Amino acid sequence: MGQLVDGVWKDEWYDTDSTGGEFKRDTSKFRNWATADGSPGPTGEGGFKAESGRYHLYISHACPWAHRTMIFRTLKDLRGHIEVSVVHPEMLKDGWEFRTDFPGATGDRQFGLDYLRQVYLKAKPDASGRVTVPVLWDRESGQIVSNESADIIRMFNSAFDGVTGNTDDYWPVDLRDRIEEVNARVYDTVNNGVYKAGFATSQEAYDKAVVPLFDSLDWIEGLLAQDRYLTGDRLTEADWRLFTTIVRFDPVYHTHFKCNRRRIVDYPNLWGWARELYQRPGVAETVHPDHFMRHYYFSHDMINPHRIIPIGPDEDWSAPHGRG
Ligand SMILES: N[C@@H](CCC(=O)N[C@@H](CS)C(=O)NCC(=O)O)C(=O)O
Repeated sequence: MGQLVDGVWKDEWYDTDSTGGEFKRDTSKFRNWATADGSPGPTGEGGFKAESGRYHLYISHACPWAHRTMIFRTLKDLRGHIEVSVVHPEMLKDGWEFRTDFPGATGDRQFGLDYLRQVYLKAKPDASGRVTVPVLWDRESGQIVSNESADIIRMFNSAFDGVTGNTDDYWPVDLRDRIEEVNARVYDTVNNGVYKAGFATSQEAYDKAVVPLFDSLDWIEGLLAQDRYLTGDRLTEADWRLFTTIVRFDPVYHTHFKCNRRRIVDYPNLWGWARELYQRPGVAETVHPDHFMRHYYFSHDMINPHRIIPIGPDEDWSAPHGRG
């Protein structure tokens, strides 16, 4: 695992020495938007018109951020319009690789490259920073549109509606303020919170992450006792952004990242909500426990030096959810 520095790959783990053992996530560097007419989005350059077959998505089935984009690709009927390449679940000294010796790892379907970093370098030969998934690639201009999942799901939510005819809306105008409020807490303490707990290299940094994480799960359990979804009676992006962390929680984060005060199955409302989302059409096919078990337990040998992949909990995601 490493990063690019002025176009050169350096094999180095996250630097937590300079931050008292705390994991600090980098901000994403490519922030353009695909839009219905190609006009610029909220950030970056314009010129990325939503068109069938024009864009290619690089993802890992292990990664919760990339998983969001795969869910939106399914929900918004984009499967026939945006092709996907899936990296190998092991992320080792070369970062994400396009090896195909794992079921579901497709290789690079566009260029036949060996490493994801080569895709970044194609877009920007002097790129610096972490080489992360997801990446939305524009085949027409040969550029990376975006490597920020939060933006990509909003593009998928509406930009391609004219292409697909699917106008389902997971970011409705009247709920946006509430969605942002929920997202902010969920991102900091849950989505990123599990990483902050798991990658901490001091007791203080771990404590500082794990306590707010479980406070937030209690808060969410309360919200879901009142309402069917996080922001009321409509399913929104706030739910999907939380879901990809929750589906990895018991098998991975509870053990590997030491988030073990409770399991998701111990929260009746949260567990029912999670099963409902899992059982929505097409969603289960986006969930790949073999990839996430292999990725986390095998790649992070500083956390799990013998790389033993645990058996994982026996949980029935297809049981009736009772949320109707
Ligand atoms: N803010 C980014 C974060 C993406 C991210 O951190 N992806 C992880 C995989 S779960 C990654 O590719 N990490 C590689 C690295 O940090 O070197 C997003 O949401 O799109």
